[in-house]
Amino acid sequence: MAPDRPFKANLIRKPDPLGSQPKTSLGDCMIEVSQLSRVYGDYTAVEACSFAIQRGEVVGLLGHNGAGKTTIMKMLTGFLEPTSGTILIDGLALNREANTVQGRIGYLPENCPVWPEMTVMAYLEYHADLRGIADIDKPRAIARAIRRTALQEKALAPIATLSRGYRQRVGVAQAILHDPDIIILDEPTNGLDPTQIRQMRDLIRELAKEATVILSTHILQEVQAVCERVLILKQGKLVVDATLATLQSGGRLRLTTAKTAQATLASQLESAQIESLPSTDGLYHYALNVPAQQTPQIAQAVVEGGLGLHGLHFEKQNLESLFAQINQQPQTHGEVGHG
Ligand SMILES: Nc1ncnc2c1ncn2[C@@H]1O[C@H](COP(=O)(O)OP(=O)(O)OP(=O)(O)O)[C@@H](O)[C@H]1O
Repeated sequence: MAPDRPFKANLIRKPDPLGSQPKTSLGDCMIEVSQLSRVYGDYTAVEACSFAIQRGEVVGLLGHNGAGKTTIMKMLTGFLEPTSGTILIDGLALNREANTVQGRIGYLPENCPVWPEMTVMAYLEYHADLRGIADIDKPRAIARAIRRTALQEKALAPIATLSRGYRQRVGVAQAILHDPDIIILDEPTNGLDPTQIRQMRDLIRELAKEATVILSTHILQEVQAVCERVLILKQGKLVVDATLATLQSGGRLRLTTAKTAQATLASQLESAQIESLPSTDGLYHYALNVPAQQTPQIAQAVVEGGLGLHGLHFEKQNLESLFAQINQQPQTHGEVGHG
């Protein structure tokens, strides 16, 4: 079994602290993970996971406790060696170019250690040293991290006096000191109250404007609030890799009309595609099993038939029930649902 790497050793690196790498547009691959596995003793925590994340994406790693999220994040950040599989960051192999690659990643570990006796400023100065940020660049790097995490008022406060929400922000500030291209956040809202959660989500959205972001959570709403795409892990295996839009669509087309549309619909569709729903408001309601491309055709037929079009939309899938369903299903080896 490959050993965990020491925490500090992996933070010392990087000649170019203020990140001169240009942030480019969506569409090129930032992280490519292939057949990634990690075994602890005889327990397989992560098994043959493969996925690719594009530059600028905001991706949620979702799974119940123990699903393997932290293990994957530690491997992505180079803190833990995979048992097998490969990780490419912007085309560079993490195992061969660890220092270069780690210099482009910012990491908020779960329960980020923040030393209570230090002030926020002293803590960030310490991390700037660990990151190898040159003295001349340090004030600018620290000021920027403090500004981005809205910690200005607390910069000189001892960490011991901060709320959990502020401490998490200090953890994020240390993660972005070197202006990384990739920000990896392990359970960033864990233990925060609703206001603090809202503030952390706003902060993540801000960070996502300039970096590729991966966050882990066991709470579906977290993913819905900030992510475009979700990777769902179950017992160490990747069972879903899809955009939220794709997951939420896939419902039926709901049609509401003033007059009965039965005959018009029958002329366009098979009877098995049409379900007439009960009405409580004097209107006619239908659920149609049709692909999205057929929507204009249905709309046109209803309008031309003078049926009074009151509504036409796709039912949204309930992600909560989908997530619950995924976690109940017996697992099929190696199966990934793609969106
Ligand atoms: N160092 C370790 N030694 C042995 N087993 C471990 C170790 N680290 C994690 N595990 C086990 O591997 C599995 C995956 O753990 P991991 O922390 O990656 O899950 P997770 O999805 O992040 O869970 P949580 O949300 O609870 O943090 C768990 O069963 C955990 O007990």
